[in-house]
Amino acid sequence: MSTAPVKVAVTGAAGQIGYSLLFRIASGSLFGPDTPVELRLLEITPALKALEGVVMELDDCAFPTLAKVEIGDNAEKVFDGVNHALLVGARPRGPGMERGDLLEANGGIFAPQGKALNSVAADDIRITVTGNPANTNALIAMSNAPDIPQERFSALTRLDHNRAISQLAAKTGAAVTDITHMTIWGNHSATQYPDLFHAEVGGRNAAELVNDEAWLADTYIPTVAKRGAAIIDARGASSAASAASATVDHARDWALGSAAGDWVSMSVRSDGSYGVPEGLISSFPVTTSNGDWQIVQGLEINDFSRARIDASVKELEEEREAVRGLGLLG
Ligand SMILES: NC(=O)C1=CN([C@@H]2O[C@H](COP(=O)(O)OP(=O)(O)OC[C@H]3O[C@@H](n4cnc5c(N)ncnc54)[C@H](O)[C@@H]3O)[C@@H](O)[C@H]2O)C=CC1
Ligand SMILES: O=C([O-])CC(=O)C(=O)O
Repeated sequence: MSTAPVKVAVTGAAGQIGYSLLFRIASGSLFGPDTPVELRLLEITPALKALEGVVMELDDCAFPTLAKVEIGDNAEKVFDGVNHALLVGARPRGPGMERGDLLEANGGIFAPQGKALNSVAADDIRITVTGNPANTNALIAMSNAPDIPQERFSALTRLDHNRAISQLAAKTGAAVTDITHMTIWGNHSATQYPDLFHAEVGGRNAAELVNDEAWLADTYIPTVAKRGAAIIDARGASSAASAASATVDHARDWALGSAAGDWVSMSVRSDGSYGVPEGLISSFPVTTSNGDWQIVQGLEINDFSRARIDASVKELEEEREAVRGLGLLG
């Protein structure tokens, strides 16, 4: 096995997502079977005992790729020298809530964590925010970390991307592996826009193949965008294993590169592409290689897509104003 372990911080490690995510990372799903990982797990003080139990279970798996585990409730200690930070720790929503309703409860977590990463993380740090509302929490962390390049911050829309692929596969009878060029635009919220005008099924344009704008507008988009709420309704708790799996997909593709000839959806800092105001953390089609991402350029945006992208971006602007009002932007 190669070299020094990659140091991966996970916050909210004793929570639901953590219980799935830690075992995926430790078993090599993130960096492969030849790269050892060191887990740095952050929790609030009352959850540390539960986290000790999770660490006992990690030990009991005897994972060959797990070099070391450290836990704690002090962000500056836990984040010291980390290469990747997966910021999961935040309150989940309950039935009848929108993710934006969590801004006040959760936004306050991400300013101090951004500051701590700014002080002690490794120079090559890459940050993924899963805790909701993920895009605006990433914006808060980024704005409190002035020494970390802004392109190192991201928020998770890969779960939405995977849901969009799965729903399209079900509609067309294709395998998920036949579906490429899927894009989620905008916010990880009910306004997100899964775009079939550039997606392909077995190399054919998905919107043309489906050829049913009413299904697209009234069934497909709401099913994908409201899938989180459907899971809360069915399970009594928000999605956890699928969120952990998407977090692994996102961080793995960022670190190791996205598949040749395809792209993935990631929420990253806008450079103004596709009319999304510069500085917002919004979901785009991106390709990744060597730990960098690039927004795919030159896609034609029709009127149907434009209206939906604009609505989701407007919500991101409103969230930015709300957290500015709460004094959370550095
Ligand atoms: N972006 C996405 O696609 C998804 C995001 N989520 C979000 O992920 C977050 C976590 O979800 P679950 O694991 O189900 O929740 P959970 O409630 O089971 O776990 C959250 C954990 O975070 C911890 N925590 C709270 N404040 C913390 C802090 N300041 N530092 C470190 N840890 C802290 C809590 O003690 C708890 O153990 C929620 O905000 C949820 O809405 C969930 C699914 C998908
Ligand atoms: O819906 C929620 O609150 C949890 C979440 O973000 C998702 O499942 O997409």
